[in-house]
Amino acid sequence: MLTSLDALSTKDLHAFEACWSPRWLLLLFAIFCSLIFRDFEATTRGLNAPVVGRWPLEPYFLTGLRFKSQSMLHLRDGYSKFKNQMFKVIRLDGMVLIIPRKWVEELRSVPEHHLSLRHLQVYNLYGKITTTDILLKSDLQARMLRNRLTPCLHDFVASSLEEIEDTVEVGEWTSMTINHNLLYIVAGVITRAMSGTLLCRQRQWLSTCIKYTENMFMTVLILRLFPRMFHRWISGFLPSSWITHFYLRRAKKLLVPIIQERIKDQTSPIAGYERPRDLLQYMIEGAEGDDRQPERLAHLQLMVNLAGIHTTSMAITHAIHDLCEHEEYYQVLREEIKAVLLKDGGWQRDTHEKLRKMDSFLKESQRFAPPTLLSFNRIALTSLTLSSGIEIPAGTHFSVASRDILFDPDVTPEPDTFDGLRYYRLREHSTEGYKYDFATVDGTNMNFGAGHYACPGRFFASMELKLLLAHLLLNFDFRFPPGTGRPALLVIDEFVAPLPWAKVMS
Ligand code: HEM
Repeated sequence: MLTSLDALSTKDLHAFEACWSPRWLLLLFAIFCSLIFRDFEATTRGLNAPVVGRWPLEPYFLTGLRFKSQSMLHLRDGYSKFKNQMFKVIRLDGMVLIIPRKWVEELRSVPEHHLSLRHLQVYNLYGKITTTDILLKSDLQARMLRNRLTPCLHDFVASSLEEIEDTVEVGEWTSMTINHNLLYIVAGVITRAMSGTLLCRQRQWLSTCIKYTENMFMTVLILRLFPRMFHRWISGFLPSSWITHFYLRRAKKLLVPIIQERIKDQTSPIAGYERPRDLLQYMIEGAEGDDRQPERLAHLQLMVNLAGIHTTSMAITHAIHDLCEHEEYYQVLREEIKAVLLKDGGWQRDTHEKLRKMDSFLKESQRFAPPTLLSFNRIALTSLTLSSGIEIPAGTHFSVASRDILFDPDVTPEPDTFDGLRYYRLREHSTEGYKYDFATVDGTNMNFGAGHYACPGRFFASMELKLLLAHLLLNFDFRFPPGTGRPALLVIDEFVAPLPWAKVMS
């Protein structure tokens, strides 16, 4: 016994020594040095703007580290002091320039080769490591979503409703982590419209889409802690990075045979062939050049799910939390649903558009809990000169403080009060009522972005959220478990999410 213990401790000692060999120590020292001496200003160089959130003499990397959990405070501080001019916040991976909202009008139509969302996404998401660099190779999925699926959105109402009715289990009063449950329901509804009926009830496909996104974001959040030059090396040790690649491979394995089958059906149709109606089909029909490769199409489909599933399931979770907190809206929304359904004789193709109070409630809920504190995220690919004479050098990363704008009393009266019918009343009293719709983006509400990149899935999201919330409200009563209240928001850097473990009773 003694011998084996001795042997074990000798082995451990060797392992320990190996860990602390000069090679490893040197590497740790290199990482530490590059953290401290990292060029934080590279992303906003040449722009003279105040830096917010930094304590006197504080090293940039410490401010960046604090931004991880205090981003809301840093941005609020910056916006309250400098809302009409630019300022900088320090994120651990570099500075971000926050531009005033008055610039958006001028910048929103600047062409893609000058101002790019996708280049910034790939840079921010470490595209080469997390496999999101596909976004630079093609925008087929966004174009088809915008130009083919959205114009015939009404065709997707019946199938989305069927998906919701079949998958939402009407049960008894139980306590559940609502976000997790809704994630799979939302993933099913989105999959049905994006890639068809073969996959929407396949648990393996749904978990592939969900886990790909979660592991991808986990990898990004971890890598942001380290300087870029070490990313490739560090990612080799990150389980979340291996898992991201695993789920991409699995997505291709599941989707490529379906794509091949569809291409075959399309090129040599047999009698009675009925063309599927979903985004995948539109992509197959609209693809040119390399985009026609089944593997490429599968990867791009995964990018749509990456953009759509978590954003939508978080929105519905927040809405339910808000309902639990402001119970008076149960009756308001239920009465509206029942009245609209009675008038239309059940769900018709455009019934969801008549749920104006619900639309307003969702928009107010999103104002309090958007998916990100920063929107209109762009990188200047060339140097730009604004009409005011201000020059934005090539390479600048900028965003707008979209949540703070919506908490500005000049934009939203009594901004700290949750008023679920705020946008409903504005809509009723305006000749341009559509400006207050959930899916409308403008110079003050940029939760879906702005300009020609504004979320192409927002009209689908709005429809899906209303169908799902109406179904839930007609079948469930949600409450927070006794002794608990609305869970705090989980904010890491600019990302906002409901607490994954928050429970509600239904
Ligand atoms: C509440 C739910 C959603 C929110 C809050 C949201 C938000 C956003 C935002 C902020 C952007 C960036 C726009 C910009 O910076 O100008 C975006 C882009 C995008 N969204 Fe959404 N989104 C939602 C749902 C969806 C859904 C359901 C889909 C797909 C069915 C989708 C597909 C996309 C795509 C493909 C892009 C990239 C656009 C491009 O590259 O041109 N989104 N979304």
